[in-house]
Amino acid sequence: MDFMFSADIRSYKNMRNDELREAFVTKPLFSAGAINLTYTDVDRGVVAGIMPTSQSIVLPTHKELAADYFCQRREAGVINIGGNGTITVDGVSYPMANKDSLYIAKESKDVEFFSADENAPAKFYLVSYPAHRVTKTVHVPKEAAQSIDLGSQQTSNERTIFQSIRPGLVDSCQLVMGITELKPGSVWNTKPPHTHFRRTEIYMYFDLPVDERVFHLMGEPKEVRSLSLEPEVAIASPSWSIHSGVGTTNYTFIWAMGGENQEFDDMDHLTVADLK
Ligand SMILES: O=C[C@H](O)[C@@H](O)CC(=O)C(=O)O
Ligand SMILES: [Zn+2]
Repeated sequence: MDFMFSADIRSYKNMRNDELREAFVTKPLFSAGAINLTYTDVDRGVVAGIMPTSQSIVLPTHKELAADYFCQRREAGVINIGGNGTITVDGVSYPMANKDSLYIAKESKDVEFFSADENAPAKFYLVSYPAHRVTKTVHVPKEAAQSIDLGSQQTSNERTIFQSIRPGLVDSCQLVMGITELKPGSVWNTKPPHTHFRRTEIYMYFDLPVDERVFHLMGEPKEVRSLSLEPEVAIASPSWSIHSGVGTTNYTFIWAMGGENQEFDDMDHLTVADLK
């Protein structure tokens, strides 16, 4: 497991891009046959890319968690961005098609990831936060997510948000998670931007060619910084930071939030004109 120590609201303003990346951006998440975990001190989130091929992959614990098993005091959300796969949780098997979600409840002991076809492997993206009560593990197929259409072609931000792990669909402790897909020709996410002091958030951009980029915007609205992100890395956003971006093509991303409330619409709204 990698450990990512974030920068604070004062320090980030004086940091170079490579230093900002070290504080907020993970290494590439997916490698064949492996699980790559990163722990961030931003709300104690853990993100992982899990890419089983011919062999399954078990979700391990880690000495820094001081837990008998990963979910002893944690919940996790998983979204598959690859080929068909399966996740088993304490002997129960959940089929995971592309863009299906699985919420894994606190105290789930044995979690194992499988690809249906090693030549078209599943790619499981996982985000976990500490959890304080035991709820139910729930599979949410992409079609069952609550979808919201936002933006327009004229303003290059036409996109659909799929909320799969959210109150009403899944009873989680902190985690709220889903997918945003941009329409061809649209390149702006989270436009207009916002902050939400009650929650932090993690973005992971994917479904864009390897030589295209998303210029992710972070920081206080009055001191915005940009980082050029390649597909399939995750970036943590502290509560004081905007999290928005513009791509050199359209793309898809997974967002996940942890914090002290789960109200998606509890945002401090900004306009593009507020950004400096
Ligand atoms: O707090 C909510 C999150 O930042 C995202 O869901 C926003 C988003 O996907 C978008 O507007 O494109
Ligand atoms: Zn947000």
